Amino acid sequence: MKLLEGKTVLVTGASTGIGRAAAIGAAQHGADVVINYHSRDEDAEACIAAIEATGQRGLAVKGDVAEPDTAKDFVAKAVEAFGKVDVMVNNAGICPFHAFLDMPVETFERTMRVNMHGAYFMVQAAANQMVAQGHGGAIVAVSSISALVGGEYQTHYTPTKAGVHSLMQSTAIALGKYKIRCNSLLPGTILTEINKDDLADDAKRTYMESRVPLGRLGAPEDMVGPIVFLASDMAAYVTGAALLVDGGMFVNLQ
Ligand SMILES: NC(=O)C1=CN([C@@H]2O[C@H](COP(=O)(O)OP(=O)(O)OC[C@H]3O[C@@H](n4cnc5c(N)ncnc54)[C@H](OP(=O)(O)O)[C@@H]3O)[C@@H](O)[C@H]2O)C=CC1
Ligand SMILES: C[C@H](O)[C@@H]1OC(=O)[C@H](O)[C@@H]1O
Repeated sequence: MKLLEGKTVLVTGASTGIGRAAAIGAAQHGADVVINYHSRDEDAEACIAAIEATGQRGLAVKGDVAEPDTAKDFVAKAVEAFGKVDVMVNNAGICPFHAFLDMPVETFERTMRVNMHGAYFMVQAAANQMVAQGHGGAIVAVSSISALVGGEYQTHYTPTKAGVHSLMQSTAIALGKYKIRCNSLLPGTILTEINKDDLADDAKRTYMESRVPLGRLGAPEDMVGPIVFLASDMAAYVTGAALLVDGGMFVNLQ
């Protein structure tokens, strides 16, 4: 069953990882897909090729989500190409691991701007377009298990993930009257570019794997079903919710 037939889906940060998997997964479910990315031109082109291989239309728009105008440009180009915006998956994010006591101001500020400001402006731009269209929509923000728990080298990152989750709760209220649903996905530890260096340390990777009752770290493809569900009409009465998809890591105290 195709859950996103006829919809236009926008995904930020879709040159690699979770965003890429979500974009291709949305196309497999019948959506035309517009992706944002920041630097990896070849990977973005490959993502569009994979979208088009499903028979759907795809478009890549390069831009830094930390800049407020990027969101307006992304939404405008999507409307120009495919006529409307039905779903926004706000996914772009960075996590430059660093200790707390000597956190460089630039690292802190860049992480806030990309993850938090970027989400705010993307969600706002998509919502304005959905309100103008008048037939509702769905926003899925990729938050994290890190919205709920901390990380020694993530003191600049975890607050952005809690912030993105909180943004979905408030926009669910602000946008409910327009039939726009807002939900967050909380992935556990998923093997992508964002943690390639961190998990290159065998001891750390083995420890992280041991925390997961299902016995393995996640793959980007593990996020597709939950994102497609939240984006689809199957979730018509789901808003302001958070879906934790972590193989059971969060509940594994002992
Ligand atoms: N992997 C994990 O364990 C978890 C990840 N997450 C979240 O998932 C999301 C995706 O991360 P993941 O797939 O793991 O990592 P990746 O590094 O594989 O993907 C990150 C994506 O974001 C894009 N991006 C980064 N900075 C910007 C920017 N300034 N403007 C636009 N796009 C940007 C990258 O584009 P490009 O490479 O072209 O610059 C890339 O497409 C993030 O929000 C992350 O916080 C949440 C929980 C767990
Ligand atoms: C990048 C990390 O490995 C990853 O990011 C998250 O949000 C998860 O909590 C993991 O720490």
